[in-house]
Amino acid sequence: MRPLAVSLGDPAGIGPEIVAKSWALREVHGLSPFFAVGDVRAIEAVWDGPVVRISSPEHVADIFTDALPLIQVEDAGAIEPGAPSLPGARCSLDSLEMAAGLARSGAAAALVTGPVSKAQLYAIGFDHAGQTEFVAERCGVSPDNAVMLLAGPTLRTVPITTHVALRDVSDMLSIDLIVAKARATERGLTRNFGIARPRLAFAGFNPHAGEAGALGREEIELLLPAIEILRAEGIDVVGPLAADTMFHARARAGYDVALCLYHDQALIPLKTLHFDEGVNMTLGLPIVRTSPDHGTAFDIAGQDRADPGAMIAAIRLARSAADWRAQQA
Ligand SMILES: NC(=O)C1=CN([C@@H]2O[C@H](COP(=O)(O)OP(=O)(O)OC[C@H]3O[C@@H](n4cnc5c(N)ncnc54)[C@H](O)[C@@H]3O)[C@@H](O)[C@H]2O)C=CC1
Ligand SMILES: NCC(=O)COP(=O)(O)O
Repeated sequence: MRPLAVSLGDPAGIGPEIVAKSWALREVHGLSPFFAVGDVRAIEAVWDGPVVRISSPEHVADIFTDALPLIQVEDAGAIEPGAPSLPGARCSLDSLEMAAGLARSGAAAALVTGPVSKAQLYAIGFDHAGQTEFVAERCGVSPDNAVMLLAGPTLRTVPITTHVALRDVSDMLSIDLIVAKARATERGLTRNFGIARPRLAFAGFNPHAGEAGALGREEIELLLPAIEILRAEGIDVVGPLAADTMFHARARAGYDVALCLYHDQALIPLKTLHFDEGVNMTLGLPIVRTSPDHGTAFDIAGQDRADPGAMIAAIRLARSAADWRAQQA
């Protein structure tokens, strides 16, 4: 079985700690073999368990039972948990690049990414909105066809726009973008979760889904035409639904994924319900990519307080998605 590649994320964040804790809990959670990609010193700063440096994913099988295998990425500079630095940001980007390359080449079965700091990455010239768009570009997929999916035990959501200022969202939305994201979402749920005919539900953009145009026209001018196109293709889609009443338990039972128009509309319900087990997955890629839903948590780094639940969920989902894909191949 090919192992999963797990980038450590920012060396000053909680990524190294939650990757190490995931390895320590590998038997409890039945985790299949994985290896870390990053600077070993970031793990040593927060954990005293066994780490073995490897030069290739081929060596993971021999080591995983007894130690956390790691491919070293040099030059994170001085590492102090909780104190991000520009060399650390470069190391997080190099780790992401290497882990993504190993997944793309097939040497790793999937890519799991540790949390990075967008502010730090932007400061070193990173010109993608986030890891989602970076990995999509490396895979030759346009950002419009790569979908950020947030997944928890009782809810999946998609933000159609991701890391953009709220005031720019309405101008960025178009029928083409909404249709492209919905198509990729539908295909992605089948390919990665084995859902034969996914049920999609669109959130409205405005209060009360626009109140028939009295409170905004995005529903009438963008969402309804997009829904018509999607239905004509045979996709099971409802909406636009009033966003304030579509996330309670009874409403959630009516769909497999909520398509939301902007970041917080999708991430607030997901993180409220499933912060410690939420996974961020990129749909529409030739490779499987997952990540914990949370960020670098610099405020608690190095204090042994980080909960590895979302990283464990990301590792488990990466494996199950890779398995679904293999079954469908
Ligand atoms: N997957 C990724 O790469 C993500 C990266 N980020 C980045 O993370 C940085 C910090 O973002 P914030 O908004 O502060 O969110 P955050 O998720 O890092 O932290 C929010 C709060 O939750 C706590 N927290 C987060 N994860 C935790 C865990 N596993 N166990 C216990 N407590 C935890 C933190 O201590 C903090 O109080 C930003 O630069 C952002 O770009 C944010 C989300 C996802
Ligand atoms: N809020 C989600 C997030 O920040 C993760 O984004 P990405 O870096 O995985 O694109």
